Amino acid sequence: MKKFNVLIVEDSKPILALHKNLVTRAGFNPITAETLEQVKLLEPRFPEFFCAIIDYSLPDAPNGEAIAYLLARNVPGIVMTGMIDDETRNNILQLPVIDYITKENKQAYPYLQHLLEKLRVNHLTKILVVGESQDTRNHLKDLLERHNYHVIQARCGAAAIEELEKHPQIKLVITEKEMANMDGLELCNQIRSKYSKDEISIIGLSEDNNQSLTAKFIKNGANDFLTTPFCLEEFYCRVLQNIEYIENIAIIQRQANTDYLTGLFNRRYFFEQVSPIIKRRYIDGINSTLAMIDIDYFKSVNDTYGHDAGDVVLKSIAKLMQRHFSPNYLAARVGGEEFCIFLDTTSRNQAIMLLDDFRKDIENMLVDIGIGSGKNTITCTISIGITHGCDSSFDEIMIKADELLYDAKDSGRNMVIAD
Ligand SMILES: Nc1nc2c(ncn2[C@@H]2O[C@H](COP(=O)(O)OP(=O)(O)OP(=O)(O)O)[C@@H](O)[C@H]2O)c(=O)[nH]1
Repeated sequence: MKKFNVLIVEDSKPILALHKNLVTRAGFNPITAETLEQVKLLEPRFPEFFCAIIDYSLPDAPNGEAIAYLLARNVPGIVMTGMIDDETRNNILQLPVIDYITKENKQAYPYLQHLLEKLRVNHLTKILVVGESQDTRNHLKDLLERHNYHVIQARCGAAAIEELEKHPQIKLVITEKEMANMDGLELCNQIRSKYSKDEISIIGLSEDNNQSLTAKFIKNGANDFLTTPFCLEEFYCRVLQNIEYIENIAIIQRQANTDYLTGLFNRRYFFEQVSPIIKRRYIDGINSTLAMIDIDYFKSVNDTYGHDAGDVVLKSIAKLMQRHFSPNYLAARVGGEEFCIFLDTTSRNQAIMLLDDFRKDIENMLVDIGIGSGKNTITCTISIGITHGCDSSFDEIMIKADELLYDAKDSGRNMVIAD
């Protein structure tokens, strides 16, 4: 991954060391300056900086002068301060800084690292901003773009629904309540008729500080609500929290669907996905193809080289399977040394060709099991049963493929047999 430079402006050596460490851990390359004078010498390199972490008070810039200097030259800044009074804090927040962090807070350094990690990937996160006022939308866009989010705008509810269809990666919708044809509450309802709270978060916005509005928004499907004008820090915290909720759900779902050892889809996911497709193919009379794969004499790999070596073989086969079949076909580990591939409407002959190529590649693959100084690599083979048709239920298809697989085993292994 490309590394970006982060400028650290800090006069305390221990804090500088700490920042360098966490900037590196967040995947950036740290460049340091201890005074405003040194910052000025770096000016020719400013376009290289992803952002700057700026100490509010420096020996030659005691009142935030370094912040203004860098922001004026388009270097986005995260401000680090000691304990500050409300007036200074508000002055900092008036500036277009990414964030400000008080150093005395124990959470400051984990927070800074998390912020940097997020800033690096936020461009992949799409946020939809909905409202009739172009100025308000632009203001929200500006705030969100300071954190590198990819912002999409819609001027009414209907346009918002269209944008959601166009951009399935939108994780958060921020909507004004007051809109003419479809207000924010109705938009929440419409979004929820298509997308669950685990897929898209919604934050409602309104100038109206009537307390019942929060409950109204939430009852209509929003996750959160903010009264405008809002406190900038609260805005960023809520945006982050709502996006992280969606991301965490996606991680949990991915883990629940994935085989821990090989990274392939697991049996449950394969059954959940394929079973309804087979049902549809049965109703529509369209043929589909499913292959069942089993490693030959796998027990002897475990017995001879150990269980860890067996695991390496499983992972190597899975890797090759992903390369051969993803993303067009659904490949899964459905048992200990058993795999399935659903090739849907692929023709029988095409499926036999694809699976036989795969079988040959496995036969020729040298698996490095990393044992001792002598023989490090071993080879293995697989047997495959393929069933093709449209007149069976999912369970019957699985049984058929299994029977064909065992025909391949009985006929000598390392072969493909189709019905
Ligand atoms: N290393 C490892 N072994 C596993 C795992 N899951 C199942 N196995 C092993 O897979 C082997 C399956 O053996 P058998 O069912 O006897 O089949 P086989 O030795 O492959 O023989 P054939 O299928 O008849 O060619 C057993 O030794 C299991 O312990 C796993 O996650 N890791």
